[in-house]
Amino acid sequence: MGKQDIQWGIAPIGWRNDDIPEIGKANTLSHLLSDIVVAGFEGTEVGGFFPDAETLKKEIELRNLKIAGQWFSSFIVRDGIEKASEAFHKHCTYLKKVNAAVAVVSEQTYSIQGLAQNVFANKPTFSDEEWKQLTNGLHVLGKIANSYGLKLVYHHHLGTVVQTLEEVDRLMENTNPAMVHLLYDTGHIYASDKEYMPLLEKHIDRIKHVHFKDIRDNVMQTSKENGTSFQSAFLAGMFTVPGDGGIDFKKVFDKLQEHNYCGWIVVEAEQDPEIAHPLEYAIMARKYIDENILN
Ligand SMILES: O=C1C[C@@H](O)[C@H](O)[C@@H](O)C1=O
Ligand SMILES: [Co+2]
Repeated sequence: MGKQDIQWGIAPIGWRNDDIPEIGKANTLSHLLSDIVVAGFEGTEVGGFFPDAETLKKEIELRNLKIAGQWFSSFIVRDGIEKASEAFHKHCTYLKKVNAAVAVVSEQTYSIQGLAQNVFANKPTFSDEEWKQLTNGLHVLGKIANSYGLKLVYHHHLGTVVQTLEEVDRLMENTNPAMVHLLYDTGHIYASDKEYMPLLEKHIDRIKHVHFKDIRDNVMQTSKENGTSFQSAFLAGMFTVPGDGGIDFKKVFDKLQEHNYCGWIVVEAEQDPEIAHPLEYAIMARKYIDENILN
């Protein structure tokens, strides 16, 4: 398989942030989708502010864009798999209507990503019993995703119970590859473990969706020293688009290519749109991809 088997998208998060809906709320869906076309991307992921499936389908078809997937916060341990499954059926129904490829899942029980807590020092953990609940529950959600023609891709994330490579190892060891796949987010694993290649190399067989998120090392260092929350860290500019930070995306891409990765690579860099102009950064990302990764 070649570079043509990869679709390049950019997430809405640079324009409007689901974790802090106030941020960028003046940016409409039309504005976002037209910017994505101008920047030269093929698609995006569903944002929390997106409309019903029929309206979205019309807007993306008018612009010849595609939908890669959407984030789903699961609370399997807090609420039980029955409640999580009910919500996930709704999620997958919507994604099927817009012809998405993946359902992004992140277990949010005990998560501190949305709290004013030091995200680098206070990450939550699960007991052995809770790990069992999580992995059993993900098999149920994975079967649901499969029944809609979607892949469940698990998002390791700062401030959650699956953040570090060690925790991703445990998740992968205890889940069935036919039901639970992995989303590889370069920025999250780099901010967590100070390295991003081991996770890619170790679990590349399970990786079916990719977020290209760069890190400004100086801001990450300051955020760690100050013990800031996840939201304060990204508002301070810890995340940025590929080519603007410290991650070697050519090395990442070459590994994916070597392994015949086939699927979406979505640029995703939550920043304050008042500080980091979303279209300017989208164009910067596209230019970096074309000139440094694809040529
Ligand atoms: O994929 C993601 C979705 C966002 O809501 C999340 O907070 C962000 O960090 C991310 O990587
Ligand atoms: Co991500």
